[in-house]
Amino acid sequence: MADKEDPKNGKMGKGKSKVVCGYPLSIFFIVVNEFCERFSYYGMRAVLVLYFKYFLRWDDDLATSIYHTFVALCYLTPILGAIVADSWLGKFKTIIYLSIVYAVGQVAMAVSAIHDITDSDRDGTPDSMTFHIVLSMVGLFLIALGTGGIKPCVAAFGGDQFGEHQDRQRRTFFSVFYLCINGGSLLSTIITPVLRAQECGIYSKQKCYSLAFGVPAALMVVALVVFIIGSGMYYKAEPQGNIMLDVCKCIGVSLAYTICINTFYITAYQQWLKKLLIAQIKMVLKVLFLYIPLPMFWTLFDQKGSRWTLQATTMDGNFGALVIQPDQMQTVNPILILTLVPIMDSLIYPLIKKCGLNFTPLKRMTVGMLLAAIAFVCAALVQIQIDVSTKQLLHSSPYILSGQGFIYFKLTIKGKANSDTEIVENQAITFVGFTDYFLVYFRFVNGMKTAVNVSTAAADFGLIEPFYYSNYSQIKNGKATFTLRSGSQSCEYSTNFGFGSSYTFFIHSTLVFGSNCQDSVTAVEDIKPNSVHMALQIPQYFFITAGEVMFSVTGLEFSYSQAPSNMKAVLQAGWLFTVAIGNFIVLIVAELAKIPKQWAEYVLFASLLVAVCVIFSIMAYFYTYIDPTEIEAQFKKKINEDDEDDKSKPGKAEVEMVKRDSIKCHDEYDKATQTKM
Ligand SMILES: CC(C)C[C@H](NC(=O)[C@@H](N)CC(C)C)C(=O)O
Repeated sequence: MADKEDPKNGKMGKGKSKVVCGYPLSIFFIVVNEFCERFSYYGMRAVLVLYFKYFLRWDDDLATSIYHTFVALCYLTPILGAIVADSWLGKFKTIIYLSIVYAVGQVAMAVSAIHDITDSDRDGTPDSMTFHIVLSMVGLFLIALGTGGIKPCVAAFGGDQFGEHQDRQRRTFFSVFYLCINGGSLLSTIITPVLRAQECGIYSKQKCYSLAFGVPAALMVVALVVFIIGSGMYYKAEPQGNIMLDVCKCIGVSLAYTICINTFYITAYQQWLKKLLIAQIKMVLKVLFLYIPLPMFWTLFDQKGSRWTLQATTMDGNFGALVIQPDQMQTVNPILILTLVPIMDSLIYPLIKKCGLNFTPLKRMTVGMLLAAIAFVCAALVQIQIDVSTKQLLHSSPYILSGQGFIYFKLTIKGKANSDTEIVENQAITFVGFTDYFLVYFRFVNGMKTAVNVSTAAADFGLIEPFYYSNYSQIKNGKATFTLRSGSQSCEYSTNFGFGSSYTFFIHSTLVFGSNCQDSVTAVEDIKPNSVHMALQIPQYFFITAGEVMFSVTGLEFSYSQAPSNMKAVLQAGWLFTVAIGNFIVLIVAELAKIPKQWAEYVLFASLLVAVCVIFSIMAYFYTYIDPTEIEAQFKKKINEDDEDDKSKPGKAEVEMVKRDSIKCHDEYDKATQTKM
């Protein structure tokens, strides 16, 4: 289809779309669709593990494995969607059909989370867990198929809306596209956990997972409707046959031609068709070859959600009025994307250009990788800080004296609460794994001759016999007021618990009930509160996000611009495939390289990425940027010329016959050579 003319920009957007400020109006529907779709995807993902754990009652290991398998599947299915789009249905229809599959999947998830469906005895818990498990697994499979399937198509379809001479506008489109991804995901990761925390139900009230999945489902329906509304304005490139089959045929026929070169007459027309397909395959293979080192970037990038979140659990999340949960730190990434993308596009890149530097896409991606490596060096430095603060504790407080002269405790403390903590000697307590960031541990030692009961407004911790101690109990961090009671007499003791801390409280023998008992209790820190502040993670988030902007936004556009017209979605899928491989590498490295020191693991990952980055920059040096549209136009011109000129111009049937005969010849050749052997 011919591009529309625009008075300002020469050739303008394709399709029937109006042009607003130099951009085809159709892309508005595409970016809104992306915003809603990403809201749907990330919103559902934000509560998924909790749904597994608390609704389906799976253990942590099973919940984590199924979660990662689902995420990996979401980045594998793009290949499927791309092949269907480029070879068969076209991008538009593929997006529509797979969005329906996606929305059905989301609805299935929402329904699977309604506990009342199988709660026949109305006690608040589902009676047939199998129903909920099967429905949610079917839902997740459909979602993975939908989200992955449409992902390469939507980006490439957006790119298709721009005319040949709209490189600048197309680049801006990919930046806006990325902003929408992050805007949608940011909003949903804030909203869906709030929805989940609500209580809902018909017969009994439970945590509202159905609402937390239902809203993303509704957003997916909105995404679909918005996309359909734009239908009349889009430029819809026709699918160009089964590309994969064409590639195989091309190789087969080429061989046959080579073998039977003297037997058959090949028209110039056919030659050019074949050469065009070969050129297109070469374009794709060159880019795919360049992608080989890229998964390493994603290996580091995706550790935000795992290693970095665990690191945050050993840090202090008190931001004054705001207390940040470790997993909430991840929202720093989309927030920074929303600020950095406009800054890069309107300030940094133009400034670099003004300085006369040619900051090509591959150079940007190389710098992006280096920034990600720097982020991991920052993470290592923060880790060293955390380790030092923990070590100080180990050396400074192995002994605890009651201060009142009769109770002596010897404690050996390893690690921090919420991670791997062990307190040996007088009584052993082991906290293994991340429990709840907000919970801290405490116990009381009773130095009085009478039994004392300890309670708070929310819980009763029981009676402690004279000269004895209680077991460790958990309490929310922050201020706590304990009531100490003996018979009808009581007094109150208040204290403050820092994140990740653990305390032993000694009740003095001199305590007098009825008066203020604040001075008659001594608090001893078994485990110091997390002293390294979570704000120290901001530099690492800054560098990884700056790296992402340079690497991922550029890579997205690069994958589109370097792909031949019939394989745009295929190359987008290739790009997303690097994300899937990156995720697998995280799993493998975490399993294989059991490095005892976390900071050393961060340094290892940073070094690996630098090494990969050097290889990538060498590969990039030898890469020649192409303009697929121009190359294809040249071929098509030749095809048309020869089609006109060739006196013995073959009809379609004739071409097919030549191909068939050539293959037959090839088979004959095979048979002949086999007989000889
Ligand atoms: C290819 C994807 C990894 C890119 C993109 N992700 C992001 O933009 C992240 N910054 C989002 C954040 C919420 C993790 C996506 O398409 O999801």
